Amino acid sequence: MEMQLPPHEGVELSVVDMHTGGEPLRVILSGYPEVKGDSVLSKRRYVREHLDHLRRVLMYEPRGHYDMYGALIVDSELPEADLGVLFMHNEGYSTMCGHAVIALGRFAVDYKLVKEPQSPETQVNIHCPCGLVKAFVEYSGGKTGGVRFLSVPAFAFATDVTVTVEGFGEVTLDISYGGAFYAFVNAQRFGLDVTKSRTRDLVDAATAVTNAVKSQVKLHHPTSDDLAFLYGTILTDGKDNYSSEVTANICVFAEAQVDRSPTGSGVTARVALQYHKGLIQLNQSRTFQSGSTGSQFTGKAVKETECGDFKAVVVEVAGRAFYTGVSRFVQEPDDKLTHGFLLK
Ligand SMILES: O=C(O)[C@H]1NCC[C@@H]1O
Repeated sequence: MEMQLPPHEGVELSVVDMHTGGEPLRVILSGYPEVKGDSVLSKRRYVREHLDHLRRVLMYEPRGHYDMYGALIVDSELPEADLGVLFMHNEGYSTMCGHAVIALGRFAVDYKLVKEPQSPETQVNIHCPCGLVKAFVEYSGGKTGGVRFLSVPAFAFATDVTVTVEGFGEVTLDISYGGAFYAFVNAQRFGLDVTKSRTRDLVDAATAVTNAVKSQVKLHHPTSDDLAFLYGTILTDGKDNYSSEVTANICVFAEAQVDRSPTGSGVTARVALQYHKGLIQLNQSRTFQSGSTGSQFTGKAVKETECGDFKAVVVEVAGRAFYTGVSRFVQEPDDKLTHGFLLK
């Protein structure tokens, strides 16, 4: 039987669904009106102010779920960019997303957003709100595979910061930037284990930390105020000294949303932090494992650089994304739940 859309009014929103290490990525193919703005960052402001109802339609139930993640491809103002992208989640729009870059690298080659793919790797320049991220997509025999990307400059923002966390008292943590700011704490501080504890307990502890940092620490970013906010908290297994052993973490971001992947921007920020503390050297690759699914990315610092007054590093993160399907979404005018809802 031919796939036909049910009767509906208004626009159809079509998407390609992917996942990277278990973390969903809903890539929007069509249905969005023009996103206005003369830069990717101003387009991010525009969708937040004018098109947020579409984020809720695509991310929330009944079409999505609490932990859904999306990408809207937009034009970039940078001549070297192959595409610009806005990221969306359960609370709004992030500035960087590594798992999405890994998926979008494949998508860009498969959907011909770049001309003439090269073997063994095709470079795809993706302009994220945090800046230009260079992705390198394995390509052979007409098929795309794993993706590695080079981050925007990543830096340790503050180490050994003590905040008062509701329910836990004083907690000492680090804050690092990998295209987005994260607080890092060893899960042991809360009597938890990132791979074994109940997800709900990890989420509660991480969320309490996020709330504490947001209210007690002022962040700033050298290039834009739009980037100066805490995106989430990453609980780790504390294995930050270089070793060939796998190290696990779990990222709780946006509105208590749980990353199923090891978190590309989080790995970037964590590697920058480890480098800043002298725990790893350039080109020492480590394997980072998601506490939620066990999926893995590799990460290494490849070059020293600066970001304003911060000493920074360029970090390379690698992983693999997969397609899960395509959907065409519609809205019926008499459906009271059509605009989306979330269960907390
Ligand atoms: O991989 C990442 O960087 C993202 N995954 C969800 C939260 C982060 O944006």
